[in-house]
Amino acid sequence: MALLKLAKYGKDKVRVFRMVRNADGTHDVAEWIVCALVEGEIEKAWTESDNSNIVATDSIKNMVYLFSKQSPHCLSPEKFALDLALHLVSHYAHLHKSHVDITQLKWSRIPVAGKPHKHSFVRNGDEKRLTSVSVDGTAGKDKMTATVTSGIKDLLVLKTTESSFENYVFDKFTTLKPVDDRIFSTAVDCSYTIPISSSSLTRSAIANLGIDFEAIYRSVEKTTLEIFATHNSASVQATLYQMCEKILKDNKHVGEVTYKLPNKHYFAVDMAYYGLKNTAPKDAEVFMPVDAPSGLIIATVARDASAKL
Ligand SMILES: O=c1[nH]c(=O)c2[nH]c(=O)[nH]c2[nH]1
Repeated sequence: MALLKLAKYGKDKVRVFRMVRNADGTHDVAEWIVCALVEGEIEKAWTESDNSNIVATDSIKNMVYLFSKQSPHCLSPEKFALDLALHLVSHYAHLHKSHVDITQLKWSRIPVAGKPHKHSFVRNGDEKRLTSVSVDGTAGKDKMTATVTSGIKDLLVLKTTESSFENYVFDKFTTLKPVDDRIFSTAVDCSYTIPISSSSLTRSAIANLGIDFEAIYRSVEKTTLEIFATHNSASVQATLYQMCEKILKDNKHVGEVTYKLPNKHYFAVDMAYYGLKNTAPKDAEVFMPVDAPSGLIIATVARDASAKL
């Protein structure tokens, strides 16, 4: 006998661009890629070819655009995702869980004569702001709970010194030479959880959660960049941990932080064949960036509940 263990569906890659005309003549913009999925009493569509409980993915796509037009949270990925996710579970009696993921593309105001322009923007980086919201109404529509995980992806950084890698395991498999000075480059993938304590969340409560998601994102981005730039790194591992510690210290609403940092290697090109010195750290000026393989360093750091203040 077969058992349907998991069933969820929805619309992925819904592209939406929202502009807001402010009273002072400035415009705000947000460009998002949205994925909205639902779970619930939907099994018979899979097992019995019965679509009678299926809200069409086309309708879900329509909801994304309608919410973008009407939600008071149309510029906040976390609040918008909460709004849509709570709507999906509260509006349909037979849907009990929803998942809304948003990828926000980077549009920044163009500086003109040193001032950010009112309505002109530039895509100045691959960096994406992410949020992933899940709503669970399994215990009842009046007892909906939510989880929020946000983050940064594809933030490319590089430093040309104050990075080393020494004193690691030397055995018969080792060919790597220790270096006290090297290039360090990574594409930051960071995610952080923001626990929502309410055990009965409603759409109207979103405005009063008392969590400044925008400020948390800016703090995480700033810490990532500043620690990367200033930490005299003994390893990717050590720098990653410093970032997590500071994020948890500065943001009381963040429960835990995960970084996935590829170590994007830049190898000094050997020019000895031409009588040029380019391999010792002090001589290295020309490097070969290597796409693959890369190191990959991952950690999740949470608050230590047992730690004394
Ligand atoms: O920062 C680093 N961590 C490692 O674990 C590692 N391994 C390696 O070959 N180079 C590096 N660099």
